Amino acid sequence: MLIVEDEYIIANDLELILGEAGYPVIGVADSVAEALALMDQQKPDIVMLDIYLKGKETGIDLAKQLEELSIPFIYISANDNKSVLEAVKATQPIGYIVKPFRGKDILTTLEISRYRHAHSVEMKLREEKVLQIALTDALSAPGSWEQKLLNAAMLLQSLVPFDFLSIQSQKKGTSQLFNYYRVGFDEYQIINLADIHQLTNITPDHLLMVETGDVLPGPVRYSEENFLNFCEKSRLGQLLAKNFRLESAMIMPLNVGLVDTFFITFLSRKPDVYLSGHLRLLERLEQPIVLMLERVLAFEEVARLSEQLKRENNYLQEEVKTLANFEEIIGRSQRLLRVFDQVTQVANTNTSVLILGESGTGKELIARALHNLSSRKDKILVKINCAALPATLIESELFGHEKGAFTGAIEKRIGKFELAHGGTIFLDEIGEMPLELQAKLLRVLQEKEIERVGGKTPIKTDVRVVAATNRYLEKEVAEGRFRMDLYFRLATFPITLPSLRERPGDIPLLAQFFAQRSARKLGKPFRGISETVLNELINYSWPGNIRELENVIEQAVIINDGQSPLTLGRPLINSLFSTALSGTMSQPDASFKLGNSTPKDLQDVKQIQQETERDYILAILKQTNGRIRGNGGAAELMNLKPTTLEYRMEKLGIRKVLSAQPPGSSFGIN
Ligand SMILES: Nc1ncnc2c1ncn2[C@@H]1O[C@H](COP(=O)(O)OP(=O)(O)OP(=O)(O)O)[C@@H](O)[C@H]1O
Repeated sequence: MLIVEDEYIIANDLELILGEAGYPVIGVADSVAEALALMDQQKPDIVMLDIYLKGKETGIDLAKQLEELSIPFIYISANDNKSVLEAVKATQPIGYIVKPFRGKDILTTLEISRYRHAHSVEMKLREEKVLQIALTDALSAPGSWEQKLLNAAMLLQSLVPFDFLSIQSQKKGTSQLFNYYRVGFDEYQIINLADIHQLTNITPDHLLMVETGDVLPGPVRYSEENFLNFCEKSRLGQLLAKNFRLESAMIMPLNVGLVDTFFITFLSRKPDVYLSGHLRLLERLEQPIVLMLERVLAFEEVARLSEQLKRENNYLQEEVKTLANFEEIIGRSQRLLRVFDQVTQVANTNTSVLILGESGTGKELIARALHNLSSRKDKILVKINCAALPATLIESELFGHEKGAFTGAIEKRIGKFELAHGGTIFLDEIGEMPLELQAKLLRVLQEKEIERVGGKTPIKTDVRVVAATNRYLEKEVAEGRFRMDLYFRLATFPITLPSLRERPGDIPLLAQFFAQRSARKLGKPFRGISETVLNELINYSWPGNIRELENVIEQAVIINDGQSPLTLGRPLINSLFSTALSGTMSQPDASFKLGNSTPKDLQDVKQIQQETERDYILAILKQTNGRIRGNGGAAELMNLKPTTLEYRMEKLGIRKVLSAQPPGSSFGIN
């Protein structure tokens, strides 16, 4: 026992009473300084102390230090002033004896206080165990981190009081901040970072409680001058202190695994509320909380990865991944070899690439080759066709959306950019992208982060962009339909694919390749392609480029009997298939019917379509000698049901003209 009492007689009495009852007394001090000096020599189990002592410092000052050292103490005092008693209570003594006392009073109080103290330590340990279990349940429950952390904070409130709680999570340089303001006994208001940003104009990066990269050795508390220093360092601390009248803080750092750090900052309106007992409690809770967070984060990571795998798998099922290395890109023309050189040159960089070329020239194939030759080849290549989606959906398709971002957004959905993280995104038909979205895409390319529709925090992405178009983008820019800044950003490295008519030398190779592939697929023998057919293929102008050649050959293989060389299913008539859309790259000599004039409106386009279709059907009918049905009939050659063909003929005014001369019949137009 240590006695701290400045009245000699009382101190002496106490020493006698305690000594006789078998409590060894290590010393008697009449001031705080002397008590500290005695404690330096030997640590007492219990201190009995008076409030007013010799010197300036009081028993209450000493009590604070005893609390730090975890030494229990009992006051002996005659003081009954209300404010002094309040201050005494706040120091959490294990007992209080009123002067004058009898020997019996001392011994009974001592006995009961010691028993209750020992018991309360045990209780506390039990309480902490229960708290740990409750925290595990709260953190591993399903739901958002915002809610989970709030539930955990509510559990801590009874042991570590706070008026404001700020939790900052850091992972590889990115930070997230959750703020909770206590507004009622069990009621908290979530203070959104975006709201603070809007009110104060301070960017979220500057609104962190603890600077990124700061290392704290363990729980730290700040009060008085210390708190002011802390606020000076932390913009958010300063802001909260001022607006919520906060006066003290305690931060608990948690290093979870190798990459995650959490800083839990408790803030209170009372100046001296955080005691060393709180620090010790947080120290004891640190390990169990870290272990449990590790587990929760690991589960989340597994769930995230399996979700990613599921998404990739779905995607791959839609998009059967071709290997598309150069071996599969057929052609030996100089123009194509130049493209290969460009692809090899740029593949292993992160430069955006713009692939230009008419429809069907193999732009997608080149995009895949680019991806497969880059260091991103083990990650996913995500394709998005900007022309195939309604303008309203492209943004959500590209960047994803948060739940409730718009009508119909029942669930959170990640976009193609997030899906492609680490890989490549192929934006096909980029020329069709709405202007408003072009601005957003440009920002993504510059900032390398995306924002989900309805989302508040940007998400870092590492995606290489390859875009393609069959439009003259320069013309689109000149006419204000495509942003010039985006054009320059995308066109850092343009690759222009030659049209098939610009490399006729490749036609026999391609035809051979497609024919063999189709025959293999259909299980038919392939007897080659005759010279005449090859010449016909070479002389055709291929407005649909390789895709058209692929289709023509596939059709030829279907109708081939497997015994003789390939013949074409339909005659190749130049000029009938010219592209009727302006602004796209197409045959320079594209001539339209309609008196060779350019179509002016949709009506003209329709007319050209009808004339083209009519010519085509008539040509096939001529070839089949007017036969529509059965083997080798026009319907079979055109891969149509005979009734459909008859219906079309009727619509186009093609009717049978009976001829006097057999065989067969000829056709005329109504
Ligand atoms: N050099 C080539 N060798 C073999 N097949 C090719 C070659 N180029 C294109 N193809 C095939 O031609 C078809 C059309 O190619 P692709 O879809 O890549 O063209 P595109 O230019 O992207 O067309 P669009 O502009 O209409 O989207 C595909 O089936 C592709 O496999």
